[in-house]
Amino acid sequence: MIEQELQKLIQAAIETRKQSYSPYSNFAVGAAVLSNDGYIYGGCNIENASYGLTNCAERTAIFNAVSDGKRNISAIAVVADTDRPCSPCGACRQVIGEFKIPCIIMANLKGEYKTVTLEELLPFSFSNTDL
Ligand SMILES: O=c1ccn([C@H]2C[C@H](O)[C@@H](CO)O2)c(=O)[nH]1
Ligand SMILES: [Zn+2]
Repeated sequence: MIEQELQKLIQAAIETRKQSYSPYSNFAVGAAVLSNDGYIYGGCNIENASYGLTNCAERTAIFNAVSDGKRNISAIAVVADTDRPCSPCGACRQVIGEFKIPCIIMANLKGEYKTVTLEELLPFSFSNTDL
């Protein structure tokens, strides 16, 4: 992925982070996915008084893309105000795996980022090919 494209995706995640609904944790997260035909879909974390119903930013972004008919996703970026680049939780990793998103960009507001492959993010994954 070229640097310019990667920075654009991180910027989209930073923008969508502003929509975060996180009154319980006060931890705002933004994500953005790039579809193979060049569209960007954002997502933020959306919390609930029943804490377990919270939807992470990564899953919101992926579900936004899939709801618009875009299942073929080339990359996902996730951003939070963290010391090290923000890393997707286990539930989100499984959803990232479902759609075989090959490139995962973890970033923070300091401008630091780290890119990993799906294989690095979710080794020994449970896959629908095992069903
Ligand atoms: O990668 C992450 C990690 C956490 N969260 C959300 C879930 C919850 O709303 C808050 C604190 O865990 O951050 C995300 O959206 N993505
Ligand atoms: Zn998550």
